Amino acid sequence: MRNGTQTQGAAVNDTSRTYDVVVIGAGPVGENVADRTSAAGLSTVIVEGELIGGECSFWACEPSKALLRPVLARADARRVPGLKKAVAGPLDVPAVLAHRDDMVNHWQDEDQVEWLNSVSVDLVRGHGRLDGPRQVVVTTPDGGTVRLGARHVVAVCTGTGAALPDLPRLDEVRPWTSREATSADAVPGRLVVVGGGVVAVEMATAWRALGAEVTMLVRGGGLLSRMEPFAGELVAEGLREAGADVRFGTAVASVAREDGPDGEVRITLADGGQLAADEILFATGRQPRTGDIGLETIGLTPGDWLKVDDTFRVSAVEDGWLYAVGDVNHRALMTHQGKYQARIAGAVIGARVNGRPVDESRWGTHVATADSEAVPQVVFTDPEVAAVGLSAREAERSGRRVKVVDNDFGSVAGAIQYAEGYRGKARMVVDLDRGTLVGVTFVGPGVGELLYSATIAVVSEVPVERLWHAVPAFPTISEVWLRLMEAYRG
Ligand SMILES: Cc1cc2nc3c(=O)[nH]c(=O)nc-3n(C[C@H](O)[C@H](O)[C@H](O)COP(=O)(O)OP(=O)(O)OC[C@H]3O[C@@H](n4cnc5c(N)ncnc54)[C@H](O)[C@@H]3O)c2cc1C
Ligand SMILES: NC(=O)c1ccc[n+]([C@@H]2O[C@H](COP(=O)([O-])OP(=O)(O)OC[C@H]3O[C@@H](n4cnc5c(N)ncnc54)[C@H](O)[C@@H]3O)[C@@H](O)[C@H]2O)c1
Repeated sequence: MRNGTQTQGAAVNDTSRTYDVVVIGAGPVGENVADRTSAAGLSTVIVEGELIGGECSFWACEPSKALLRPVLARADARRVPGLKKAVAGPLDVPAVLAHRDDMVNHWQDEDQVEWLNSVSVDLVRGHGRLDGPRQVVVTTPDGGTVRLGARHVVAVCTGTGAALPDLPRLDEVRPWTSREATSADAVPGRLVVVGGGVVAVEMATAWRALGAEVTMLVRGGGLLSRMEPFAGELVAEGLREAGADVRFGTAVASVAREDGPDGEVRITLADGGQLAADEILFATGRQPRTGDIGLETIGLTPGDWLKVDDTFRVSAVEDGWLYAVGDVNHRALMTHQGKYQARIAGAVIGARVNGRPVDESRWGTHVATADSEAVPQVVFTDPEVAAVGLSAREAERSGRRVKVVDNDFGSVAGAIQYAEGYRGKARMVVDLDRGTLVGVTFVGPGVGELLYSATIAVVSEVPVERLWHAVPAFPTISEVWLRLMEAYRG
């Protein structure tokens, strides 16, 4: 796995300093909280133990999408008459990996350090820990200590790490987590992927297309279980067509590299079955990076997710000085949603400290209403999945009276133009009492770019009847909206 070289340039290493706001963790979320509090006129320092830009920039979103873009572009091109022959060959693996390396700036973060300087946020490199209320102690890379006092707020933005199952001697197998799956510099001959969530399906898609024999071991009965069932079904179909072996209802009982560290991985399944691989990726979810941040010094439990109110204050802490933003609060583990939270947290911290009114009304300036009503997500597989809001099951469970409208939109003119034999499925979930959309899902090639239209419809609570007047251009895939509306109106 690639590690980054840390830029030391802008680091401040005084032994003791006081700021209005101390942010722990400079992933996309911490960076944005710090930017906003600094813009609100509050002196702000950010603490980072690895690379400025966090998991997303170096071992998650950016490298994974850099690996997937050539895969999806080739898959699309193979469905376009006149192009098929030109793209029939294998991917240029060294070029794809080099592109990925460029996209993560070769695991260097000097650009982000420059940006922090440009927005007047100080940086302290090292591992930050709370040390009682409003106090953070940083252990710096040289073994020194920097004590940071917060006049007003400490914001914990420490994100998550991979959660591994409790299997005996797992570390001896050197399993891949999302970090290795996004930064590996060689294609394994045989890759076993454990899990059926977003990381599993995206990384299975990428490494299969790059040449690995991929076997997915999924303990449940389908993929992407939090989404509409047809999303996982179509993605499983796509993976199988690409040559992956997707197995459901399968649990791993043990793993070992019996022939030493460079030997193959032998995997024993709960039903006694065996298989061998060169690498095994555990894409089995995330855990909060709160195990070693001093939570015990303020009466909280290390290793817990940090529960917050809708303005990101940690509910269990008195006096409202502790905020938790991004993955670590477990509300919506996605970069765009974390950055939305950061914009809101920065604004509400600024308002509270500067004595300005706080707007906590639904969809108000200082409340992250979208976290519970309209989280958008694109899964970059072939086909893509794009979803926002509630699934039909979630909407029904919430007690709403809903109408579920489905459409197989492979026959809309834009889809036919986009790809020969286009397969796509869409669902919209309508709240019948309010006459508005509460959830939309599209599955099909290229649907990621449709998602913002659905997000606007859900967030704006546009009456569905008004959408009849929102005319999709001909011939685009957006005509799926017309089909959904026709089906809804009957
Ligand atoms: C493989 C993969 C692909 C993904 N793809 C997407 C995608 O396409 N789109 C999307 O929206 N989301 C995606 N995600 C999710 C996305 O990566 C996270 O939601 C996002 O990174 C969360 O940002 P964050 O700032 O909260 O945390 P992180 O990005 O995890 O950043 C936290 C930072 O805090 C630092 N830190 C932690 N503890 C300390 C400490 N004690 N002291 C100092 N520093 C500390 C860490 O070093 C890190 O830099 C993906 C995730 C994975 C695993
Ligand atoms: N494109 C994107 O937006 C994108 C891409 C990747 C990740 N992410 C985000 O990152 C987060 C983490 O993704 P993830 O895929 O790691 O987690 P996940 O929670 O989505 O999926 C975890 C999978 O592992 C399985 N699992 C858990 N424990 C297991 C065990 N012990 N044995 C076998 N299987 C087990 C679960 O059943 C599930 O299928 C998600 O919340 C996702 O939203 C987003």
